Amino acid sequence: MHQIKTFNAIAPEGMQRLEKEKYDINENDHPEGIILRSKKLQTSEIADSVLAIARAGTGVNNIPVESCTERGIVVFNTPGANANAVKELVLMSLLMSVRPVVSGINWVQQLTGSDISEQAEAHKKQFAGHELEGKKLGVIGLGSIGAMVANDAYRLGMEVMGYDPYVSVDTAWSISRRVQRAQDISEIFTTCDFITVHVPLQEKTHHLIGKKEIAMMKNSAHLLNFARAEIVDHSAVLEAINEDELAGFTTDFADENLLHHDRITVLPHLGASTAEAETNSAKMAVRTMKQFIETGIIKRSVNFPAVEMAFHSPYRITVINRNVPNMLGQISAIIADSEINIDNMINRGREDYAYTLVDIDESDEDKIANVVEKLRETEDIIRVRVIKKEEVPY
Ligand SMILES: NC(=O)c1ccc[n+]([C@@H]2O[C@H](COP(=O)([O-])OP(=O)(O)OC[C@H]3O[C@@H](n4cnc5c(N)ncnc54)[C@H](O)[C@@H]3O)[C@@H](O)[C@H]2O)c1
Ligand SMILES: O=C(O)CC[C@@H](O)C(=O)O
Repeated sequence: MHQIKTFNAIAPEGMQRLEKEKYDINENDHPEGIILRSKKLQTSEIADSVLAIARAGTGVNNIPVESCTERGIVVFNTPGANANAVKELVLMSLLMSVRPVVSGINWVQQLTGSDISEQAEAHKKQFAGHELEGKKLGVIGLGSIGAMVANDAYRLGMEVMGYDPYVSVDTAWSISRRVQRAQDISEIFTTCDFITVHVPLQEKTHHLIGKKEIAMMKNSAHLLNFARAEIVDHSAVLEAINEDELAGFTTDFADENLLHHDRITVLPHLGASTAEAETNSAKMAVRTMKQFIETGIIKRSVNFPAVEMAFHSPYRITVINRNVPNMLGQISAIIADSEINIDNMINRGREDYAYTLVDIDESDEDKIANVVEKLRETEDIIRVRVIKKEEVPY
């Protein structure tokens, strides 16, 4: 039986793909795979049994990716699976930033008497707002979410400018040619009425928007953050709003310092909280994890290369090693010296690490165990696994 541990609520539509006959869920603390959402793994011990961690979501800043890589633990995420949910919440927040609908809804609820309709008509002007059409939106980060926000904001009649120096070719193709490209991030800060940020939290994006950047913005600008709390310096935002140097801030990340301010909207990390996004993310995370456990295939990993090979032999050996010269030579020599025939082999490197799948025409488990022992003793080899071909191949 394969052991899987989960943290947070992972949608059942995904979890039910792990067949009861093959998978135990949360049965012990020595899992092969961990599937999680926002649980912070930095403060938990990750057992040596763990081969892979799948984030049902995009951001992997809650996983110690670097130490996982060093230990040969493959980390997966589910790119794009929840992007539409976040996009819709961003569009709703943009609309809410110009139309005081929540205040209007709350106000009408407390009306009394038989002339509510007349009272509403008489006093509605206090809830008048503005329109998004014709205003300029700046989108920082044109990945799965940013690209969708940019395209749909354009369809709402906004002028849109995007900034992403690392945009992928696929995403670039999906962005309307009417979305202007900023050459420098300061073009966004100085010219936009609304600015929304959709970049991953990394060392270089920590406080990407701070005092200096806010000072460049129009006093009438509204800033939105649905990426990660740490990307925006909250104390700089508060100061600017209190000094009327920024009109408003919407964030998906709760912070006690931001509460009870009429120009700040704080949401409880709801970006990906739709049934559809949770299902999509769980299904993708489970599919990737299951495929890795059962075949060694890596797809959508954030720390190891994508490696795929049809599995037709009785056994497959998988090797994670440091990406140094002659590793492939050593791996094949050890297997050949044990008089095992290699059916098929694939190797891919990614930065300092590499991953190899070797399909062998051998079923003698003692012989295979002997090879695995030799591989494990080899310098620069981090992890070796043997997988027996199951009935239903991918
Ligand atoms: N609020 C939520 O519930 C929620 C849900 C999903 C994702 N997120 C957050 O949003 C982030 C983006 O999600 P995504 O699915 O669009 O990811 P993505 O990987 O598809 O896109 C991220 C984009 O940011 C760009 N980028 C990286 N550094 C940049 C920089 N310094 N300046 C400009 N662009 C930069 C990348 O090139 C990429 O195109 C995630 O990393 C996650 O932290 C939040
Ligand atoms: O799991 C969630 O609810 C949030 C996920 C989101 O922050 C992400 O990075 O994909």
